[in-house]
Amino acid sequence: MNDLIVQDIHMHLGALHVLQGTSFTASKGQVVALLGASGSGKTTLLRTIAGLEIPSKGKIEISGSSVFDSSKDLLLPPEQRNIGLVFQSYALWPHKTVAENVAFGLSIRGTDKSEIGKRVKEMLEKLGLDHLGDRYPFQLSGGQQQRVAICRALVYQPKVILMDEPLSNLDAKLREEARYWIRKLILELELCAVMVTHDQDEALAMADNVLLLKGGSIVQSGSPLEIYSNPKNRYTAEFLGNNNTLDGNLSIEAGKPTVSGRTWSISGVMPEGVSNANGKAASAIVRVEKMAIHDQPGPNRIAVNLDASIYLGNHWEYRLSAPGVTLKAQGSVRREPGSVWCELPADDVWIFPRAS
Ligand SMILES: Nc1ncnc2c1ncn2[C@@H]1O[C@H](COP(=O)(O)OP(=O)(O)OP(=O)(O)O)[C@@H](O)[C@H]1O
Repeated sequence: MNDLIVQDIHMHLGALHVLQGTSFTASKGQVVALLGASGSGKTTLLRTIAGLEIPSKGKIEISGSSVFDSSKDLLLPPEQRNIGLVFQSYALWPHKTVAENVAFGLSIRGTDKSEIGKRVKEMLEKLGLDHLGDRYPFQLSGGQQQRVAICRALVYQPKVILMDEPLSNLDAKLREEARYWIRKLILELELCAVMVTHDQDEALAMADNVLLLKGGSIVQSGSPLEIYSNPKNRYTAEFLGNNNTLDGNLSIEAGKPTVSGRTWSISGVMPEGVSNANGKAASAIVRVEKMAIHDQPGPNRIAVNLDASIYLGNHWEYRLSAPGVTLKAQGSVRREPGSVWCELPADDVWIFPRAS
């Protein structure tokens, strides 16, 4: 069963059509990441699921119950939606202790005092916070505050947890750890989680399903591997990863698409559903890590000048150029400047019509 069904959600803010018919489903033990550039509608979509924004059209079902249905004028408030919410700022009450922060939502729902004590203790223990119950938020590190915010969202035992940029206030090291333990916790508790992020590494590391949004629409969704390795459109190809783009003109011979510039020709694949005609402007896009540097010419190689090798700690980045072309590649050794050939493996080169 799907714990969350979001169907054809439209949202207008003034003249702006912020969500343009967004649909997806999620089930327990699954993390869905809403990924996209600033202003793509991620937070608005999350807030409509939480009941903090009212869509103009669509349906939302949480744990088998309808919480919003524009065709029936049905709209349940956030507290009746059986969801846990984690905000970017954590939004902890500064004048309440950790235990009181976690207990607050249960007490306003009229839960029995002894039951509150039991649930708060259990939750704090689960997240390794039991020794901090009497502290105030200002006496906690950022990572501890984040755990308290998650504890507070989970203490109601919701089936669905919604998180808005939950890691953005942590430093890089803590963020990496948090990606791992939050995902583990979600799977252990068999929750269904929806998370907003603009950080693609975070989305790829944490999610089972990534929804890439652009202008209030989902441009592609899929597993991290699928969306990274098999983009179906130019936007997805360019949004994810670190890429080289070569602009030229398309020729298709024996079904093999090739993009050519003044001094180079590169064959690749046109993703399913993409079409472009012979002679039209096209771009070849390839992930930087797929490029290889050679000392001789060969198939799908371009003669370039290696202008510089830049040391980046765990690898070297090579800056390459040819007339009208600049490229990047990576390797494990420093290379001297000079003439080289860079190979763009044909299976890893995606060909799309050139952006106008
Ligand atoms: N209260 C509002 N009134 C008018 N427009 C709004 C309002 N809130 C958001 N918007 C607009 O809606 C669009 C989507 O905003 P939203 O915050 O959902 O994007 P986002 O993808 O979460 O961006 P970010 O990553 O910057 O938080 C943006 O164009 C934004 O300017």
